[in-house]
Amino acid sequence: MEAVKAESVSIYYDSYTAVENLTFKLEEGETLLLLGPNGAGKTTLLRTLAGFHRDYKGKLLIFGKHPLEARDLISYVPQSHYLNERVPLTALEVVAMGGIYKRGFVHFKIPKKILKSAEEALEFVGLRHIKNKLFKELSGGQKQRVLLARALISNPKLLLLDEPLSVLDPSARVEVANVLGKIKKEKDITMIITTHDINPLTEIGDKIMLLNRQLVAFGTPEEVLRDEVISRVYGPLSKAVRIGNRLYCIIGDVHIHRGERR
Ligand SMILES: Nc1ncnc2c1ncn2[C@@H]1O[C@H](COP(=O)(O)OP(=O)(O)OP(=O)(O)O)[C@@H](O)[C@H]1O
Repeated sequence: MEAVKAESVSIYYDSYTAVENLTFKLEEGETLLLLGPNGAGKTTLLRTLAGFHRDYKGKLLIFGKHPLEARDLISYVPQSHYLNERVPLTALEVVAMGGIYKRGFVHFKIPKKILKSAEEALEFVGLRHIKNKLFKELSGGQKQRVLLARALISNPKLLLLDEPLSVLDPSARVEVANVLGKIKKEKDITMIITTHDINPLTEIGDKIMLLNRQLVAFGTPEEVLRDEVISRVYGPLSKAVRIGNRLYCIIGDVHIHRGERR
């Protein structure tokens, strides 16, 4: 079954067109890596799929349903999680919140059943041992894994992840990428992951979309990670490199401005 179907979708902020005339399909169980420069419309697309942003034209279906009707099937992990870290929640409570809010009401006492599911979700991301630690005291990689556990507790069919690797150091990136790989392998979840750094994730990407307000390329890593495709967005210094049986992307978007000559 098609998990996501977009036909001629344009997304707006008032008169500004953030994404223009986008058409693509994603099959159930596939993982899509969504790549594009700053302002390309990645977050906008994710929020529209999640049903949070509604100003769009065209046809958008999530498992055959309008995004608003599909909300129970979707978990969305925003880029900067909007968790108020001044509230002293433990890792377990943060994960449990994912089970509570989905049901549309807030408990003061978390039901035992939800706490048990939260523990299982923490176990899945390898963090059961820190369940009673305060969320704000965790490392960046641990926080991101807790947020993944929170997104998993409601058993979504579509997981939308906005920059899950950003602001992490290289070892934490690998840590989080490994958990994403485990989700891909062990759970039947369709995923869309936006990222600036595609390299830790190329192994789990079935499809890659290169977006720059319009669709630049969509296909398998073999089809998209080619010099002539990525250089359309990232310039002539961009390269696709194969190491072993994996493709990596070197993005040549670093410009060193030398001082003017006198
Ligand atoms: N709430 C908003 N109101 C008006 N314009 C917006 C709003 N949010 C985003 N935009 C604009 O829409 C365009 C796409 O933004 P978006 O955040 O989707 O890009 P992105 O690819 O996720 O960028 P980044 O990689 O920097 O996160 C940008 O030009 C941005 O300024």
